[in-house]
Amino acid sequence: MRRVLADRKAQGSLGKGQYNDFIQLLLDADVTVDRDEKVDNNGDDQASEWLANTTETTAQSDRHLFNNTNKRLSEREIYGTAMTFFFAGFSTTPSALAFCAYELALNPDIQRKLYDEINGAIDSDGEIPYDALTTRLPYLDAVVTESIRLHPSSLRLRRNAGADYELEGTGITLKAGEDIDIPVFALHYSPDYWPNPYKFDPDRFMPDNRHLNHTYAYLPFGTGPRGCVGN
Ligand code: HEM
Repeated sequence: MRRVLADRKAQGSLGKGQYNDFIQLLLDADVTVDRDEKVDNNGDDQASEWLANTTETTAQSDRHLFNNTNKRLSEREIYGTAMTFFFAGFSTTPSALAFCAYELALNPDIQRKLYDEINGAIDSDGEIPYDALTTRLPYLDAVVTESIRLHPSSLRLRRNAGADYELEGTGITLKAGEDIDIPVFALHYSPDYWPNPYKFDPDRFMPDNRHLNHTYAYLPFGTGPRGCVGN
């Protein structure tokens, strides 16, 4: 990963190799000399030493560490972020694509419809422009979205209550420190939210139908501030 970043950085300084991807965004972020440049050879920086000794809660520590408005990404943070994204996307994305291919193999009519849509999005130069993914390929989006409903990579999500919290109208109070499991798989297959839930039916996610779906009955990427960055 360090070599990839160094190569990409070198390409950038030569004025070539500008990519439309996340590594480019990270590299384009200003690099400043900050606490990360003071890392000693054991890999202990000031922040991790401070974190190890603090008695603050996680939320307080986050505020303490990240409330610096002048904060920019150092090289070490770019490396850490790139590694996080690499591992977070490493098994999830290939498995989503494999299940999508599997569903298309089982549903040749849907496969044909998708094939026709993709062919129609090809420009005269034989390319599909990047922005066509969001503007010209609604069925592709629906196929992938529906496939991830049937095959979510995370079967459940977990949150930990930071404070007592009453769930309005339910008579249930979550106690501080309690774990809350959110059953993604069960929600995705619930007939309460999805008519004929076992059917692979991309039409559920076509623009005209999306409003019929319950927002929190579809959680393959989680939700909220800690939801998936790759969503
Ligand atoms: C189909 C592909 C993917 C699926 C199904 C998926 C799913 C998820 C899920 C379920 C979570 C937990 C969210 C929550 O607890 O609310 C998550 C977190 C995360 N994902 Fe993904 N992910 C995918 C691809 C990616 C990719 C490509 C990246 C990197 C660019 C990525 C980066 C992350 C990160 C950084 C987190 C942690 C967010 C946080 O804790 O603040 N994911 N992902």
